[in-house]
Amino acid sequence: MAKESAYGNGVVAKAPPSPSPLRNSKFFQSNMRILVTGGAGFIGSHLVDKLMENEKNEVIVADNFFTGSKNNLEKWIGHPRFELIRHDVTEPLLVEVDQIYHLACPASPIFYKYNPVKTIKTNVIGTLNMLGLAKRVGARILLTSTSEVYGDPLEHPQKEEYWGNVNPIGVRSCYDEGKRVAETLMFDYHRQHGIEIRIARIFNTYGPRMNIDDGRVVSNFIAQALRGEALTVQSPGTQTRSFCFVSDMVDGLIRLMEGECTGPINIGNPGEFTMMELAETVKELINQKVELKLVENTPDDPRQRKPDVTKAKTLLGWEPNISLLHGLPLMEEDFRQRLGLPKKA
Ligand SMILES: NC(=O)c1ccc[n+]([C@@H]2O[C@H](COP(=O)([O-])OP(=O)(O)OC[C@H]3O[C@@H](n4cnc5c(N)ncnc54)[C@H](O)[C@@H]3O)[C@@H](O)[C@H]2O)c1
Ligand SMILES: O=c1ccn([C@@H]2O[C@H](COP(=O)(O)OP(=O)(O)O[C@H]3OC[C@@H](O)[C@H](O)[C@H]3O)[C@@H](O)[C@H]2O)c(=O)[nH]1
Repeated sequence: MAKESAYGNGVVAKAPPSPSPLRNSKFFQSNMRILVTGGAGFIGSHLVDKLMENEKNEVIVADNFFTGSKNNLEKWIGHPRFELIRHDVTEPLLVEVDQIYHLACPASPIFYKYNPVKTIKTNVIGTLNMLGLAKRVGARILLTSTSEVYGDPLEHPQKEEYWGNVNPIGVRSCYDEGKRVAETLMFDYHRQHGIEIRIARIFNTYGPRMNIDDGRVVSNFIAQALRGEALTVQSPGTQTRSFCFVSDMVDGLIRLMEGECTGPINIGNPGEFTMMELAETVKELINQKVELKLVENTPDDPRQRKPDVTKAKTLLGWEPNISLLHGLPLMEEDFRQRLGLPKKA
């Protein structure tokens, strides 16, 4: 039976496919078997921690460990409700699950540009494979899309209705166009096959467990300040980003999955900073002796970015709680530990 899409745009979508017998039996036990692709990465491993807190959840992580690590999931390895599979999402995966959080994709520009053809395959073929799986088993699937779908935005702050300003042939396209195709595939499977979809557009997220040499700005500045190196501000330094602490992000993703809103929906912290301001803040908090060094930027770097989170507030009852000034020291503590430095006095 056709039904109105939760997107509220008048689109008529097919009803979801019948749940598998497994899903029926799971329903009566109120249990959920949840697949997290990219679950060994930064956001994915925090999401797994939160999902595992609920004793009714079983969690399966599929990850190829390109930017993720088993260490991030150390405490769950061997747990009876947890499984870790080395798997590349560009290959089909046969598992029986009720929900799929599809995160697998390198997120730091340095890593997603390293092998751009692989990045676009991960976004396109990987998302097709996960949608195929969702269709086969009747699972609900959530895609972690990105604020990069807005490209170098000409509207500010960015609302979900904005279609973006993206260079289709630039060095960032493997990622931002890849995610745009992934969103298209999600909606086509929703309309054509009735798959239950959720799309989160994530804005810059930071927190403990980011790779120390990840290359993204917050981890770079914290590592540089702790090592007593100059903070590398890419020119002109007036470009802005809005930074969300990882626990707020995980809360938003779970609310989106559990709620009725298809999305796409922005999840991010609207607190906006120039990169120069971020560097000054990190210097002030961590090491006042370090210098700020202006270095060359990379092509197509978005000049401004700030989420409009009205939809997340009204449709998910979500808003971020942790400001940058509270989140940075939590990340500093984690980096000190991993770099073998003493705790802050
Ligand atoms: N952190 C952010 O600021 C941010 C912003 C917007 C969107 N996102 C999205 O959120 C998701 C997670 O980002 P993150 O910051 O945790 O990144 P991350 O690089 O730490 O994690 C990505 C994970 O995906 C895995 N992976 C990559 N390619 C894979 C493949 N082909 N098959 C299986 N696993 C694969 C990696 O090994 C890693 O564990 C990504 O989809 C990213 O695009 C993140
Ligand atoms: O050492 C650095 C690194 C980066 N930067 C600047 O900091 C800003 C943010 O850069 P990052 O590499 O952290 O991240 P970006 O905002 O470019 O991309 C990010 O946004 C959306 C997500 O989907 C991606 O996962 C994420 O990497 C850029 O303007 C960049 O030029 C510096 O000034 N110094």
